[in-house]
Amino acid sequence: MADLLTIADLHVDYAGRPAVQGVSLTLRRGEILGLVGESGSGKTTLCSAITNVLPAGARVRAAEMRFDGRELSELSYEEMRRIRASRIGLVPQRPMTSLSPSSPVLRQLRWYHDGSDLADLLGQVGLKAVIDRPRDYPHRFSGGQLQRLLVVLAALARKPDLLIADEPTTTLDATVQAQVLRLLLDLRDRLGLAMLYVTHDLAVVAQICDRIGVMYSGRLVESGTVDQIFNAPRHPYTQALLAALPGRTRPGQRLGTIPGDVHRDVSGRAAGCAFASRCPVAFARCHEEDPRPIVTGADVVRCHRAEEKE
Ligand SMILES: Nc1ncnc2c1ncn2[C@@H]1O[C@H](COP(=O)(O)OP(=O)(O)OP(=O)(O)O)[C@@H](O)[C@H]1O
Repeated sequence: MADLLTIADLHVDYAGRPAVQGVSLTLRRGEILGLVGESGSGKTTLCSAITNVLPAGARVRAAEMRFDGRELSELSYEEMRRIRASRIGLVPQRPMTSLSPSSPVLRQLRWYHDGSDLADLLGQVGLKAVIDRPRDYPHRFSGGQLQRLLVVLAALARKPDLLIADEPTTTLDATVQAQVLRLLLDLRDRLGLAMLYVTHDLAVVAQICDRIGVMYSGRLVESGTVDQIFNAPRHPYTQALLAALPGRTRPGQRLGTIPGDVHRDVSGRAAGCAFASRCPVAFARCHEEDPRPIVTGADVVRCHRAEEKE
């Protein structure tokens, strides 16, 4: 599989306060990368930096941000807008913020996709009701139907190469969540889409992702295949997260909580490993020096202990 997205040493600050620090990752065509990490670890900021939709006041710098062979930082605003509109699809978290309440769902859908295959597509994902009820407004459909509709829209309206889904199933019950996940996998298989899937839910990650990236305090502290991360995690934070899961992954299983507070590196100075104060195996160097990323193939780990074992 060819690389679709390559990010090297990405930093994002909000008014001088670091939110993403030195993240490097690669996403291949057709691959689903799950991004996990506790609240505030920088997952949404990373996705927003890729699509260039950061709020005013955010500052981005990166050694490389390459999408399908083109360096994103070299594109004009208009070129970036075109890529975002046509090649990168975003699945929003809440359907009601994305659909107009004052227009029938079918009409809105036809704004984006008016092909003769529409009825067929909707039928395939259990949304024939949208065709059968052409005059029904969004409030007449269930949250699950609307969420599936938005996934279809994001993926089909413009046939993107990359789909970014930021917690698209958080508000859904388990049955609808399973439908949305099946739909995403089906779209990946049919269209060869790559996906960046942000979630707190490790069961989802185990179900649909090929690889996992674990974020902690703005850093990508570890990435690897699902099998590597679940069965041989190298970073003590990943190990702690998995150890804190009672009975491992059940549907709806959120990330485990681990003792201590997230280290806040507000100054942006290298002040040791961000996880050192909570880490059960930290040693002197961990409090003094931020570990550098150790890259193996497409994967990375940022930990002095892991470095010692290399
Ligand atoms: N618009 C903003 N202005 C200033 N700081 C922000 C802004 N958005 C996010 N941050 C800060 O950046 C850091 C990373 O936040 P981000 O939302 O990317 O994390 P996250 O992992 O996506 O969290 P969650 O899982 O809760 O969505 C946090 O410290 C957050 O407070």
